[in-house]
Amino acid sequence: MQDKKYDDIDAISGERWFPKETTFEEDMNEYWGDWGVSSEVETLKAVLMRRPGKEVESFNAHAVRFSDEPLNVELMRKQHDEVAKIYTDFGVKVYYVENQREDRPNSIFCRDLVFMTPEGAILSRPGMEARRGEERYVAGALSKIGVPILRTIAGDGFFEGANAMWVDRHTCVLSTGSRCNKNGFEQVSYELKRMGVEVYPMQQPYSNIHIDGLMNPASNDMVLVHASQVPYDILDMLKRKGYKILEAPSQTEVRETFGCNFVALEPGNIVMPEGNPRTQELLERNGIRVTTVNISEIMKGKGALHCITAYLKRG
Ligand SMILES: NC(=[NH2+])NCCC[C@H](N)C(=O)O
Repeated sequence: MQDKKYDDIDAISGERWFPKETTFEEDMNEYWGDWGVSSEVETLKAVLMRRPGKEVESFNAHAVRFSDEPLNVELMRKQHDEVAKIYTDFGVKVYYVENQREDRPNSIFCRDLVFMTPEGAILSRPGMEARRGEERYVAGALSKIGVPILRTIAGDGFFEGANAMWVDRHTCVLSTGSRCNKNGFEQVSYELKRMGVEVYPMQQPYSNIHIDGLMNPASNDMVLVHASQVPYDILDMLKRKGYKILEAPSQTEVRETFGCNFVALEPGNIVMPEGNPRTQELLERNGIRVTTVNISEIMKGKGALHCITAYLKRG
């Protein structure tokens, strides 16, 4: 017997606002902007650079790993502007890191500070003490223009952007050495694997800090390499993927005048540092279009075109 009366209340309804089941990559354009890189050669659309500022006016060359030849700062700026002009003339949007620490001359080498992926930037944590902290200002520049930072290398990991080289959307070479330790490698690998990228580990030789001084694709089927310094397994993988291996003919050009350290504007069309005649001849003979630019002062920082150019959008 039930004599107690209950008011009848409508049941609480279920959820009506369901999640948007898209990926970050699919959302990029709508919420962040037209950013993303998964190639070293597809048409270059946007880059981040640091025009040499106060930080190059006085420093201890040895401590920051610069050459000890006197540096012509004004000429360095002019050369940097010439590189930027080649990019803008080609239709590339050039963004700048406007602020930087005054004790960090290497901060002009932006590639080392950011590695761009299809989902945004991995912010580096430089290996060398005299570079640590540069990345903070790069983070500011990226967030200002709306480039998502999907990871900042943390813990005891370190990694620099030129320790990574895209082969294609699903393949990347990652190198360990003095600028990328095991933990840094694992942090970057985690992000790449999550995005469906297969990572090919490479060890830097004791004499080199980054990949771009040793190996650099000039098109989707041609890669320039310093053969004695790149492991067999990496080149075997590239060959299986259809790359022709062009062996840099001159050690002097590779090591002293950065013959490998070029930037592709689009597949088969590159800008390279002036003063590498043998390398240039080899590339041209193989159908690569080569524009050269004099970056004598930038090279005194032991880096070249690829190092000063952080890609933000390709393809
Ligand atoms: N991606 C590059 N190759 N960067 C060269 C950087 C050179 C710079 N002096 C350093 O030691 O860090």
